Amino acid sequence: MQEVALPDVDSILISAPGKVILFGEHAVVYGKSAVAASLGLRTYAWMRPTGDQTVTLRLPDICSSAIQWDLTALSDFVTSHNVVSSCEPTSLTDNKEAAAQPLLKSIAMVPGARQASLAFLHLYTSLFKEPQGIEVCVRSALPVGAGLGSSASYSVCIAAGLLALNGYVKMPKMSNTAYDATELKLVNDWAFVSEKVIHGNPSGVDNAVSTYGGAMLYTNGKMEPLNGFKSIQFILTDTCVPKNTKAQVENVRIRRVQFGPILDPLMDSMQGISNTCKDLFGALEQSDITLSDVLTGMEELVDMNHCILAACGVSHPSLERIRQLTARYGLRSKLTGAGGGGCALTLLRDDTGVDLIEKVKSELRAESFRCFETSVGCHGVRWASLPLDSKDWMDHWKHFVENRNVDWNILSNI
Ligand SMILES: Nc1ncnc2c1ncn2[C@@H]1O[C@H](COP(=O)(O)OP(=O)(O)O)[C@@H](O)[C@H]1O
Ligand SMILES: C[C@@](O)(CCOP(=O)(O)O)CC(=O)O
Ligand SMILES: [Mg+2]
Repeated sequence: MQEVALPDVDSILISAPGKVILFGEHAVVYGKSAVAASLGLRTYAWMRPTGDQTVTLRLPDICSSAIQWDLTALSDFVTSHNVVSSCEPTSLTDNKEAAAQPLLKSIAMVPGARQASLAFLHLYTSLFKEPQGIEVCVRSALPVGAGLGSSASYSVCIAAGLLALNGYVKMPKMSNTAYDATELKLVNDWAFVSEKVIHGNPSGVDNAVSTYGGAMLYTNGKMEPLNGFKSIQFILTDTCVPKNTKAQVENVRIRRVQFGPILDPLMDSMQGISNTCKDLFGALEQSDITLSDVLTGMEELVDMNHCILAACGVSHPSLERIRQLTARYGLRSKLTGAGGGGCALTLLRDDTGVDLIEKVKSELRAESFRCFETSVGCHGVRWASLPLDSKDWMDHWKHFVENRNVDWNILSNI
């Protein structure tokens, strides 16, 4: 096999944020607008060329043993499927997916691992000119499959790392994290390709937020910054009921086929909600209204958006329970992300006291829900090569992989 030199790097660390959708999930799949922002909770990936004959993928969040392929099997796969390596984003075809089945046998029974490794394999075989031995480990501070965009942040991490390993995007050192617009677009486009493998028919909002960070109104690939978002505070609560975005998106598709004249106006209504939200933020920026006015408007939008999503068939008794429980304290909640389980967001008012917030959270926890403390509007994807003498970094990384929620300042810089 012809040897192709990889960039002279020891290893690369990549990170990408999760997201919260305030309004417009599912409708955004049909070209309507969604209001979304990045979260302080991130996914991290570490990659290194090994020079040996194996590709090793470690996904400790979802799979306890490492997934491994030898280069001969990967070369046969690449050759038999005429895969031409290029940085031009290309979707996984049905033929290539079928041909990949033997490579996925060992993890077929692990929920989520099949899609995650298929997405990785597709990007790896598309971007590497010749299969090369590499080792990859992905670990997330986000709950996986809970509506906070873990699949998008996973996709952004593997896209950025594999592009960087192949020299398609520059590899900054830790201290310099400036990426140009072309590089970010390439990462976002490949992350979308990966999201398609995981979700089937994603809108692109999650990978866009994870790539670019901040808060935005997202419509069919168009991103408009929404500065007002950062002044909104909420509680994020995981019902801990597992959900699968692909299945929820498919359920809405089927319902839309069955009840088009009913579902289409619901999608239009969600567009109206996102438009109204944008107008409220706009008026706030012009100082035409106060934050309190914005929140009064938002409370109604949260309620209406949730009920429309419920009519689309993507609520769950546990999400309704969170709405009920928080309503007792005058707070409004809605599902966020794909629904059917996963997370709810509860809007807080500017005058909601700390004591009340703590009381609500402790009631939620008493019902075995999990509440997250995090910030919104954080930076998007970052990648950088680690110093060659990276023993310290490796120690930190291993610690993070083992302890997941460890508060590690060095990691938070990337
Ligand atoms: N940290 C991770 N490691 C491996 N795979 C991941 C990770 N995070 C997400 N995924 C992939 O994404 C899937 C969850 O995606 P999805 O159903 O869209 O939920 P979410 O709301 O978290 O994006 C997982 O089953 C897995 O295939
Ligand atoms: C339901 C949807 O609007 C968001 C899904 O987000 P998540 O995978 O549940 O985090 C789908 C999409 O926009 O691709
Ligand atoms: Mg997802």
